[in-house]
Amino acid sequence: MNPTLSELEAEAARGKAAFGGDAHIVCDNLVRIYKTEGVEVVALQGLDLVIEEGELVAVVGASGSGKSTLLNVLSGLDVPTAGVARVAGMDLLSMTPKDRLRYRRSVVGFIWQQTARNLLPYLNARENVELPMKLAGMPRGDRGRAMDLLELLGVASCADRKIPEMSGGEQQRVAIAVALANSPQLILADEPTGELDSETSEQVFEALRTANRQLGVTVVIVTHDPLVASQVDRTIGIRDGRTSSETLRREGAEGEIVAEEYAVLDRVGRLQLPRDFMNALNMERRVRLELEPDHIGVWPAREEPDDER
Ligand SMILES: Nc1ncnc2c1ncn2[C@@H]1O[C@H](COP(=O)(O)OP(=O)(O)OP(=O)(O)O)[C@@H](O)[C@H]1O
Repeated sequence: MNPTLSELEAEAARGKAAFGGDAHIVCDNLVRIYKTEGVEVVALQGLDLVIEEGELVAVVGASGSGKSTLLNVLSGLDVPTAGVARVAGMDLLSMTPKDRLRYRRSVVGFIWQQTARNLLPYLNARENVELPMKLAGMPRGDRGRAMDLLELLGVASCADRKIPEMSGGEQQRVAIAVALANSPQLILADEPTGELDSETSEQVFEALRTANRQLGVTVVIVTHDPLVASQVDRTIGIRDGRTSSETLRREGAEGEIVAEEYAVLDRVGRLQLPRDFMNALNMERRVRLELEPDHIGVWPAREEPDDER
């Protein structure tokens, strides 16, 4: 017997509730359309993403693929056009302005690429870290955490220095301490090492790893930096506003690091073939699929000259 409409609706609702479950970050069919002067740009086109609590994840992708848009949504700065975006059980689409403010002050911490955007130059490092605590109404006596954080991240010696008196790498590590000030559950970093040389980048990245390991905070880093991408457990590739690939790293039997790249399969069975694979075999518009016992074969379509006429 065919299912009734209400049975189909109930089934669809069950499927929706199941996606991502109670993961720390869940994006389900996320869409963000920008409208400027009558022109629409679809920056996120049905992006699915699940990140568990305590993960350290890198997000990579070509310029314009939607990485910053995703980070802006997750930080509560921007509201998506449609879909689901949930962090720590909070719904980022339906939040009230008051909840959004609370979310931005105490659930999520943000680190920008431009060091100047993260810190106030006329305050010293300790005062910079204390500022978000003050804004959140924390009593002065409880602000000792500022020094603890600077110590944890290896920049205690900068505590009394004003921002221009520090190196770029030190500034970014202080910025991580500022982002951690109110004990957020999630840290988002947009190209945090974009302006730094590789040695300094390594120190900043190590500081993010320390925050992740010692404080258990979930960390999402948007980056072009291959150094960062090679040191996290999971790298998520974004293409044309969708998650397209994932690289998982694990330790092999001999202690070596094994990286395996996967294409992301969405719930309706769509996946994005890597562009270079498609180019290598001249694949466009359609491909032929064949189901084998343990894999699916993908072939370029046969030449059918009459077909296009
Ligand atoms: N405020 C905006 N108004 C209009 N279009 C925008 C806006 N912000 C982003 N876009 C467009 O959305 C798309 C995704 O941009 P986004 O900045 O998220 O990409 P990205 O992957 O972070 O790129 P990059 O690595 O260069 O920072 C681009 O086509 C961009 O031009």
